[in-house]
Amino acid sequence: MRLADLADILPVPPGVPVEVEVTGVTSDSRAVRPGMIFVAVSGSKADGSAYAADAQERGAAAIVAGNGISLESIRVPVLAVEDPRLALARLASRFWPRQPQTMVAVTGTSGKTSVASFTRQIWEHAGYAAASIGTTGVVAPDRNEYGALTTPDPVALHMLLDELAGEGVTHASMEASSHGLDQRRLDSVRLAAGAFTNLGRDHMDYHPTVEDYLKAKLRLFDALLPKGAPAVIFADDEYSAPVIEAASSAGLQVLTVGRQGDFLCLKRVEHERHRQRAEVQYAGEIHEIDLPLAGDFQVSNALVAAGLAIATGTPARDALKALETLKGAPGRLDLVGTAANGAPVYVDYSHKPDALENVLKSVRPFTTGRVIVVFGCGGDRDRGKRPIMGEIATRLADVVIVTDDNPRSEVPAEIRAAVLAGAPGAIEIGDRREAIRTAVAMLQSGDTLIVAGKGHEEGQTIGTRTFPFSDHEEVRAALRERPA
Ligand SMILES: CC(=O)N[C@H]1[C@@H](OP(=O)(O)OP(=O)(O)OC[C@H]2O[C@@H](n3ccc(=O)[nH]c3=O)[C@H](O)[C@@H]2O)O[C@H](CO)[C@@H](O)[C@@H]1O[C@H](C)C(=O)N[C@@H](C)C(=O)N[C@H](CCC(=O)O)C(=O)O
Ligand SMILES: Nc1ncnc2c1ncn2[C@@H]1O[C@H](COP(=O)(O)OP(=O)(O)OP(=O)(O)O)[C@@H](O)[C@H]1O
Ligand SMILES: N[C@H](CCC[C@H](N)C(=O)O)C(=O)O
Ligand SMILES: [Mg+2]
Repeated sequence: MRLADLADILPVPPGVPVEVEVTGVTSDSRAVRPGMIFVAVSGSKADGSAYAADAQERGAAAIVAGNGISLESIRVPVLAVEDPRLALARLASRFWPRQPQTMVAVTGTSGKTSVASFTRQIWEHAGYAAASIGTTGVVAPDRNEYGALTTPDPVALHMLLDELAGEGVTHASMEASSHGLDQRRLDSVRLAAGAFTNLGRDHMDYHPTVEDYLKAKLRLFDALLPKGAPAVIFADDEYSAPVIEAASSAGLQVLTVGRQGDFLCLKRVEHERHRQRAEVQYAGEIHEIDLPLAGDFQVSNALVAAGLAIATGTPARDALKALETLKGAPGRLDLVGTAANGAPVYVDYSHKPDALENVLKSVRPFTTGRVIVVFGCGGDRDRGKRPIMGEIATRLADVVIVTDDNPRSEVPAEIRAAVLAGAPGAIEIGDRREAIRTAVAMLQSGDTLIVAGKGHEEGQTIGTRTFPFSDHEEVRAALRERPA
């Protein structure tokens, strides 16, 4: 590709040789290979323009930077753009141009991973070659891989989409995290539909206010989806109104789901411990659904996923039937085992207030004894949520064990102290393995144990090192060690 072929993205100033060959694009100077374009973005830790000289040294053919940034020592062409992150996304989609034909993105505070997984499963059930991309990685017919970010950065994302399309994947569901939306990671993805699950407190370390957080989420609807595209919105959430408003103003086709939904209306639901029986109305017809998942909130996620599949062409009957075969995403109210006295132990990924509240409330009706919860909060993340989660656990569980999550660079005891400030009666056991063993050992008949916060994760990050650690394995080991 020549620089001239990218003139619609990169305004080439007079004097710059437009015939120059370019071989790829990156925003990380350390990844520059000869002939690549380096895009200098301003990040949370550094300003990419500080690495322009490094990129040049490694053979960059051109540097893209924000308007007004002066790069005096640079000899290769410097191309100024208004929004370098947008340019990065657009360039990535040019170098890796193939994308599955039908792509959808789901945003919201909780339920994204579950909805992305369910949508893929519905498509698979209907016979499509489908993929899902998100917190638990990439799942596709030929792969099941771990990924570092929920919404990959544009270069990684477009490389992946190009490969998936090459592997014959026609349908892909993605999670749109607020970071991803804010950082333009999805701006060149050709989305056919979008969805919203709910909004609560999250990532307050990154977004200055809840309004900024909502604004980032709304970008999916007011900036990314093409006019006329379906927007599937969970209507029972208190924040659905601004999302519906943004979607309507952007000329999208608003499809609401839930008890207050018009597209898929939840008429009746009966919650059982390990399944949910629902009656859902679609186009005037009632469908009985036996959803084989624990957790009342999974009904909402299943409806959003079915809405996305139907809106993108899966026959409604097939989509709704497929709900009866769904498997939960790993680590989402995942039943790992049961003590000999019948007490169940779940691993769950609730690491934010609303999720913890939901999961504790959803097991209460099936618990004749005590609800026991083991959890902590991650370091280098929103500090404000710590006492809030402590308070929620104290209010909704009978036994609260506060332990470590991923302390990262913070002092673990200080994180626990912040959680304990909201949970004065809690037991403190820093070592997560020991906390899980203690909780499993206390299980009496009728109790339910939730090990919350790390879900599918397979490591624990302490300082800069990540040690192998799996809540699933620890629970299984603790159950084995329990005296019969
Ligand atoms: C806060 C945040 O979102 N950071 C992400 C972001 O980094 P950044 O733009 O802030 O980068 P920075 O470190 O300030 O550096 C600025 C620029 O200088 C460049 N640089 C830096 C050093 C160097 O030697 N050369 C060089 O060119 C960097 O590549 C970067 O382009 O872009 C990077 C590349 O895409 C990401 O790896 C990085 O994710 C960090 C590791 C991260 O932890 N992100 C989390 C918070 C995140 O994005 N989470 C969401 C939500 C999760 C969920 O709720 O499910 C997600 O989508 O995963
Ligand atoms: N619809 C929902 N409403 C409320 N809580 C939910 C909902 N769906 C899932 N949860 C809770 O949130 C946790 C994470 O679910 P999931 O991974 O599907 O969401 P997510 O939006 O992808 O979260 P993350 O941003 O952490 O990746 C679950 O383990 C459960 O505790
Ligand atoms: N994607 C989220 C996951 C948090 C999971 C929790 N276990 C923690 O480490 O805080 C983040 O990186 O903020
Ligand atoms: Mg997720």
